Amino acid sequence: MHALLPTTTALPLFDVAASRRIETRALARSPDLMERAGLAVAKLALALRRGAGPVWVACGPGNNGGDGRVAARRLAEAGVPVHVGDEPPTAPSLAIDALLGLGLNRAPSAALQTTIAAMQACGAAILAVDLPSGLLADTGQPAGGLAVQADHTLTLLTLKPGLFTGEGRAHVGRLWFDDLGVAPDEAPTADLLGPSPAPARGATSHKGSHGQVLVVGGAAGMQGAARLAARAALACGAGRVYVDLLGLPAGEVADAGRPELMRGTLAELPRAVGVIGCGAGAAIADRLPTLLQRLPRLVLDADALNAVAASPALQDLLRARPAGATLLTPHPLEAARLLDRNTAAVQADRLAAARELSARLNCCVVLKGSGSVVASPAKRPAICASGGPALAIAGSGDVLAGWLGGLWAQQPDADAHAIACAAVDAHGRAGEVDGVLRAGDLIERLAALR
Ligand SMILES: NC(=O)C1=CN([C@@H]2O[C@H](COP(=O)(O)OP(=O)(O)OC[C@H]3O[C@@H](n4cnc5c(N)ncnc54)[C@H](OP(=O)(O)O)[C@@H]3O)[C@@H](O)[C@H]2O)[C@@H](O)CC1
Ligand SMILES: Nc1ncnc2c1ncn2[C@@H]1O[C@H](COP(=O)(O)OP(=O)(O)O)[C@@H](O)[C@H]1O
Repeated sequence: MHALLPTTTALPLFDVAASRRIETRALARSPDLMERAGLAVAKLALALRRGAGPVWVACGPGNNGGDGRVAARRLAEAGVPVHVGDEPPTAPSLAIDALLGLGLNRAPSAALQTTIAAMQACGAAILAVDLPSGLLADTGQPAGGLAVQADHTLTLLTLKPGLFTGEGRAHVGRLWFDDLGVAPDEAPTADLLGPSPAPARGATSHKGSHGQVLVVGGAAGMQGAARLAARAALACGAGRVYVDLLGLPAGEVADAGRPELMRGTLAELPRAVGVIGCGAGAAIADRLPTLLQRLPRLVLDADALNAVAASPALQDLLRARPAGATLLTPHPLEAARLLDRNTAAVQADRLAAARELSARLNCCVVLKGSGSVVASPAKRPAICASGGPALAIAGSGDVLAGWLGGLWAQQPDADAHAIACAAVDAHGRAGEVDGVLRAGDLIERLAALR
């Protein structure tokens, strides 16, 4: 058993169906899995309980409850006062939520809702067994809107996607993992992203070795977005970074605060990585056909995505591009426009939405938000475990778009999916601070962690 985040490597994720298959095969080999699960819960409970009061174990009707009952027995054997029941004891030293795990299949019943509310109000920290009760393991959504908000979650046997995306991170608290001694014996449903090494910079390399980025965006009044993207591409290590600012006469400087940045256009830079759409406004729609047909590698963000959503012709041009050559970075509302549905429908199953969009448009898709999802046609999707609310600020998406472009410029042989996985994880890690960041500071943190 160990604390899971931050991860030092990529890790496999398994949805409910895969977890059940792994569990069934493991049970045939070693029928004592529930004993191991309950023992792991008891050990963690011993470390987490505060004070001399009883440990409250709330057990549900299935095997999740079974894990809880084994844990209760083990704790009692260790001399700890234990209370098993639906109502709290006086002054509990810890509450163990063993109500519902993988078997959750509908909104928690009224009786379970009452127990969940009592747990939430009992004054002790909550340790959830496998999953916070009420949280759907595949999507990270509370079934029927209600799920335990745990302080700790000990997930068992497999890591599930819903612990990391959607509302998952708001419910799991600190995440612990025990594989119960079982090595997964099938391919994962998705990967949890780990850190990637920064692109190598050879001792004799020069700026021409590290590629070019062309940022197209920045309509009148929105130049900051394009400049943030350009600054991020520069900080990432791209050899040369140019901006085509739609709202600024050609003779004016690209960015008075960053003299390294240059003005440039598609005509002059046919091999650059395009970062298109940051602060671009509606005018980008007219530019997109040429950009989509000419630039070999493209990152589309913000207004470029809105233009694509509104135009079947642009969607056809996207589909016609080679596999691995285009990266889309929608937040949930932009994804909803591209999929012609509402944001809630996207958020209800983020993995499925990202996969569907990538398949429809033949692109790599980064569906942003807590637990960003990276999906590409014919590839296993990935979920980002890094990041947090300090990133919920204007401009952090522009920084991501620029970082993606900067990374891709330096790694011309990498496909969009590999670039997305590396950049999204780095962006999240740089955003892990208490309080809030400003987008400019985020760029500096990305550069420092590079
Ligand atoms: N087997 C082993 O050795 C191992 C097992 N492990 C553990 O088993 C857990 C999975 O156990 P599980 O399959 O029994 O499912 P579980 O989450 O207990 O729920 C099923 C029960 O809940 C009920 N129910 C569902 N939704 C409901 C709702 N909204 N409101 C009310 N009731 C609801 C459902 O009722 P039904 O739909 O049948 O009417 C059924 O009775 C897994 O998460 C892990 O903790 C691991 O430690 C590995 C070793
Ligand atoms: N609570 C959060 N947890 C993790 N990442 C977040 C959170 N809020 C925002 N982010 C990240 O911050 C970025 C915001 O992007 P976006 O919404 O496009 O902002 P903007 O358009 O202002 O630049 C995305 O990469 C998103 O994943």
